[in-house]
Amino acid sequence: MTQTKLIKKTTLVSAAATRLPVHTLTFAIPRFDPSVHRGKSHSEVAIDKGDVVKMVIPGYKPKSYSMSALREQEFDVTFKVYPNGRASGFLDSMKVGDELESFGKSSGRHHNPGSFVGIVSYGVGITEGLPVTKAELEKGDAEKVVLLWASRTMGDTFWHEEIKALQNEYPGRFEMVHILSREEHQGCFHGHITPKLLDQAFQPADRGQARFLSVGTKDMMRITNRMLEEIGYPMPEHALLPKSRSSHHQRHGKHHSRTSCKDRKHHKGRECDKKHRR
Ligand SMILES: Cc1cc2nc3c(=O)[nH]c(=O)nc-3n(C[C@H](O)[C@H](O)[C@H](O)COP(=O)(O)OP(=O)(O)OC[C@H]3O[C@@H](n4cnc5c(N)ncnc54)[C@H](O)[C@@H]3O)c2cc1C
Repeated sequence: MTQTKLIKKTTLVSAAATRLPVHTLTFAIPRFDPSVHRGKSHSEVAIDKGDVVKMVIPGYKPKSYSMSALREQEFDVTFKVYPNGRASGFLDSMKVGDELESFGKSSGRHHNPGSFVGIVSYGVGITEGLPVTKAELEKGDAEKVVLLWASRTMGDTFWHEEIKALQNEYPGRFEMVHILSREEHQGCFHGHITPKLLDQAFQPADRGQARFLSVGTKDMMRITNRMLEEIGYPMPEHALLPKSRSSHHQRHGKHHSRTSCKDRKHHKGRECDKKHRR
């Protein structure tokens, strides 16, 4: 068991009648022994490739969370507390000094560089969106990185200082765009994300070089990909972090034939690539 100790809790958004609270939990990185522990070491979680940390909720199951920051000895998980949420409720109930099991997990995605990066974060999806934005700016492949954050109100947003710091560090290269569904606010779009809005927010100099990432529920990400396709960016060609071809096989642990594979979308009616056979 990789017991992970909570060392700090920070509230980013306080609970109010109209909004759900958001907290950051800071955990000490536990010792990792690959012969005993499952998953990957916390220190090897690649935030820039969308790797996650699995928090093993007692009496429930391992739940995915983006690592919002990784330092030498500790890591952060930033989460929204949902009403009656089993996992988020448990994390919220933890006190400094409490422990739970956790392990790192690879996203099975790879980096597809381009000179323009557009990232769409829905609500608490910013926990992956902002760290990936920061990593893209640090990598330097992208001449321009635009982060579009869809929230209900400005009061639901957080990490204002971190965003300001990136704007100061990368003037002209980094652009932050807010869209609010329940509030009109100066300098922000109002309403919901549409293909037209995406076209307005993302204006690459070279459309062929545009790469996109959306972070939200599966439905939101599927719909966003469809909207991007509608405005001329076919996926996964234009995905910033497309699924690696072999990740499906890695998940299953061994090769299987097309007839035994339940993931018909993966095989698309084709036999598996021979190089994945074991
Ligand atoms: C790859 C990945 C990364 C993730 N990273 C993060 C992260 O960094 N931070 C974070 O807070 N969450 C993250 N999540 C979501 C997280 O895993 C849980 O699903 C979330 O905490 C809710 O779980 P729960 O058990 O508390 O709620 P549940 O018990 O599953 O649901 C409780 C109630 O909340 C509602 N609810 C649950 N999830 C959502 C949602 N996303 N939007 C609106 N209503 C919802 C449900 O409909 C239900 O009414 C991530 C998920 C994935 C797949």
